[in-house]
Amino acid sequence: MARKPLIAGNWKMNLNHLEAIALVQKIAFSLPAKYFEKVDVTVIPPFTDIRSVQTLVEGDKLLLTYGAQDVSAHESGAYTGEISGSMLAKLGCTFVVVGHSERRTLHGESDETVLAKTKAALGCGITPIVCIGEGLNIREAGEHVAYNVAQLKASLAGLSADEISQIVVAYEPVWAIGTGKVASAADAQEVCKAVRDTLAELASPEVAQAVRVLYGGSVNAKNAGELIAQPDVDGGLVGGASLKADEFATLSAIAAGGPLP
Ligand SMILES: O=C(CO)COP(=O)(O)O
Repeated sequence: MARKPLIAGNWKMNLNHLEAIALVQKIAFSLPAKYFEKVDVTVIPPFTDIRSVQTLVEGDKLLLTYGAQDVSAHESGAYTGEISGSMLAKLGCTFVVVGHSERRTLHGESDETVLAKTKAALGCGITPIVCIGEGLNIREAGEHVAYNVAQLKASLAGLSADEISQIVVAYEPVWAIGTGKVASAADAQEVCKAVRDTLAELASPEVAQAVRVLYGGSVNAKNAGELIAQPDVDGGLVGGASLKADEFATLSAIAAGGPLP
């Protein structure tokens, strides 16, 4: 089955809601409707921007989608500072990132937490983008494939094949995030293939063929073509380059197979 590429722009803690509107308008202006037949494009702004992005996307009938960077594992209640899946669903979020390495590292999120958040997203009809990735020490020890497979299995433990069919996986080697050190296309393919093989084991070969596996870590308009050309790399989770309208639009056009805007 041909998988439609997905380009997801993780803005991290950048841009207020006014800046968000300006950026989304510029991206949408650069990407006419024909591109969206061949690529799904989504922006993942901070929580405080999402309502403004929703109003713009719905009002102008834009074809790009949007999502959130995190979701609570809980449905509602005394969880100060947290945002629930149903709140995000009400805001029209298509995607939510779960288990980003910055949350795993800076907020101590375990695989169990990531699993609980993945379930919370699925329960609200939002597609979780489940992130995995190894640190430099594991890469240097040559244990990256086993490490990522174990992290993926623990982050999806107990999900049904149907649930697994509704997720996106993002492989983001920690040493490549924000460092300008992109994984080689062969490195990205090696782990993304191992992810797909693991999905086949956990769910079924059919589900594994349908689930999109993204690469993330210093993706830009120059390296995106080679990365996405890999058979098991179905798009990118883009950080820094997603904050520049021209570059993000170009990246999306590359994933759509061109022409460049
Ligand atoms: O963490 C990332 C996306 O989630 C990658 O960030 P950069 O593209 O800035 O390396």
